[in-house]
Amino acid sequence: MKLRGLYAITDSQLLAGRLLSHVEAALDGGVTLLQYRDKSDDAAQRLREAEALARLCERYTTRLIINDDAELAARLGVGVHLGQTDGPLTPARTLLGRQAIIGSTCHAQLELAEQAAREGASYVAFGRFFNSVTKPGAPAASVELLEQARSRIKLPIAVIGGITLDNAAPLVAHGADLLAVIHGLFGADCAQEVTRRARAFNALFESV
Ligand SMILES: Cc1ncc(COP(=O)(O)OP(=O)(O)O)c(N)n1
Ligand SMILES: Cc1nc(C(=O)O)sc1CCOP(=O)(O)O
Ligand SMILES: [Mg+2]
Repeated sequence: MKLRGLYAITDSQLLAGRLLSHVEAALDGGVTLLQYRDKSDDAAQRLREAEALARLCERYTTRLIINDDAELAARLGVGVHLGQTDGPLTPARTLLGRQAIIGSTCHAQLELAEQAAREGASYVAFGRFFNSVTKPGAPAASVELLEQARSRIKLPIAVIGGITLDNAAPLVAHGADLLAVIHGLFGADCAQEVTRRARAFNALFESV
């Protein structure tokens, strides 16, 4: 499967009370990967929501990724995204199997991406490219870094951090495969607008 297009990421505060309706609206517009990102310690809620999203993704044949939690991903038979402090990639690959999608946060460091590739990552993620209301303190990455990564890294490249329809095009033009977006997608007022934005993010890949 080609990893290219919109990578929608959920946010529990932003989507409180409308997680499934807004995710379904995004899936209607087209989503390559969906990440369930819940930073709470409520394990029961995480399991319940992740199961519901897994069912939804199956209907739309979209691949689901669980943020931070390889055990939960294994339980559901889906992929995982691991940051630099979320545990090592190699055991996650052993746990989830060869077919699973495993992503790795590489901030703005090519060396981290090269290491992730050696350890079996399916894609690498760089960011943050713009100011992010969701994660304001994340280290900054640049388009120059993205260009270097494109020439050195063979894996699909995800970009993240403050991405909106107004600023995403140059990232695609400089080699991003996946636009990872929270607020710029799910910050919409209504489900119809989420669908419109999802379609518009995907359209950015058509002209490249
Ligand atoms: C696609 C993608 N890229 C980066 C991240 C950030 O992961 P991490 O650094 O572990 O931070 P948290 O998301 O866990 O707060 C991501 N989740 N997804
Ligand atoms: C979860 C996350 N990780 C980042 C990184 O740079 O690693 S930026 C970020 C937040 C992404 O949300 P939004 O699209 O609302 O800015
Ligand atoms: Mg993490």
